Amino acid sequence: MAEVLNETEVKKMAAEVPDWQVEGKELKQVMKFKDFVTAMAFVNKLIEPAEAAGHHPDLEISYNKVTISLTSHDAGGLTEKDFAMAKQIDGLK
Ligand SMILES: C[C@H](O)[C@H](O)[C@H]1CNC2=NC(N)=NC(=O)C2=N1
Repeated sequence: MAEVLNETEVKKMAAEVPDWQVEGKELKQVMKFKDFVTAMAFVNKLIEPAEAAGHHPDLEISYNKVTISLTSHDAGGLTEKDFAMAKQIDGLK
């Protein structure tokens, strides 16, 4: 299991993913799309990297708005896995 990062480590890693906000034990990004179909197409792109990493984002879909939350449930907080997944998700845009 990956280790939970301390506050200093979280700040340092968060600077590398400026589109994401640290909210408590989560890394969050709200993405807006043209419509529901485009939003869902993006959500579907998350399947492969999430399965490959064995690390899955929590998703909230509201029409054209997708809220992506990353946390390491098993570790109980943010780990390097969350930041790695955030970078991968940014690469899918
Ligand atoms: C066994 C399997 O690797 C675990 O249940 C994984 C699956 N995906 C996961 N995803 C996330 N975000 N956090 C986890 O702790 C987690 N655990």
